[in-house]
Amino acid sequence: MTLAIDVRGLNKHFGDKHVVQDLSLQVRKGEIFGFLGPNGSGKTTSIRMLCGLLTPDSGAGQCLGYDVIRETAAIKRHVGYMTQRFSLWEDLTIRENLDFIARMYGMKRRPQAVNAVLAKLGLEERRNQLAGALSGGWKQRLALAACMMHEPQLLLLDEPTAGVDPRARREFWDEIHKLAAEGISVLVSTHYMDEAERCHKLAYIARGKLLVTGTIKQVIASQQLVAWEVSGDGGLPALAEQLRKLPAVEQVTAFGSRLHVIGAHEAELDAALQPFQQQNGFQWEKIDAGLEDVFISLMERHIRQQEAA
Ligand SMILES: Nc1ncnc2c1ncn2[C@@H]1O[C@H](COP(=O)(O)OP(=O)(O)OP(=O)(O)O)[C@@H](O)[C@H]1O
Repeated sequence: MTLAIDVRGLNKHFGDKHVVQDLSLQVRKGEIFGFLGPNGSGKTTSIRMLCGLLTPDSGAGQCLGYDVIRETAAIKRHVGYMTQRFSLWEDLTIRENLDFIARMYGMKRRPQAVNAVLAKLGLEERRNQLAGALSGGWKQRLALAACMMHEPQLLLLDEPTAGVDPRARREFWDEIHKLAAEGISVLVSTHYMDEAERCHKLAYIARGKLLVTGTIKQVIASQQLVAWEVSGDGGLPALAEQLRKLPAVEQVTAFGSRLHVIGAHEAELDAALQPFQQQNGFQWEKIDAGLEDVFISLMERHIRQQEAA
């Protein structure tokens, strides 16, 4: 089995709302697969269908070789799911939290399982600290430990680092990479671009529709965006306002004393920008479009297409 997740045409409605539309997704064993998209685009719903907590209205496929419709109990036994708003018992220590979870799941050889996961996630030294007294990063690590006690081969992590500081997020991701190197597959949703860049592959979903999948290079190349960077000491806000009015310009974003100007068609964009490039006081440089530019462009194009339909 080389695919940890292999689903095709999954659909889910809530009432008359088509929340996930024809989702097809393949995640290889040992791969870290990033799942991105705006709020409410259907990421959590997709994850819940993959781990057997929600039944798709239609579609088929397998998770760890088990059928996503008929073998949900087996999927739950082999998948670790970290929910967006995980809960810990704040007045229990790290070790007590893990032991409590092991009891809830009726695990055999509980002390061994708790000790193993404490060691695996570097929590041994802190095992007697109260969960409520931990920083956001350590709480996140404890939540990861909790969903790994039954030694899952696939982790489904729903925004595991939301609200955690950059250093703790980086350490959390070091941990994810270690697990992937051991053969554990990871599907992780995130809104952070630095995290997206740490994935082997990405998928971007908007309004329930998967718009692109692939490696970062493939995703960026797929949109063929053209990007210019403008820098200058003054006048950038006024320039940005003028540039936004140009039909050839899709996005204008300020980064300190620089603007990124993005378009879809190189010749059109270059021609439209030429008069502005004659003005004094600004330096223009062609740059590569980034992942965030691509995602924003994908989402805006999708919304325009839907509104035109
Ligand atoms: N149980 C439910 N009943 C009705 N509507 C729901 C239910 N769960 C989710 N939805 C709706 O489905 C849509 C997709 O929600 P979902 O939580 O899957 O998105 P998401 O991409 O995970 O968002 P976020 O990034 O904010 O977590 C939203 O419009 C949400 O309000």
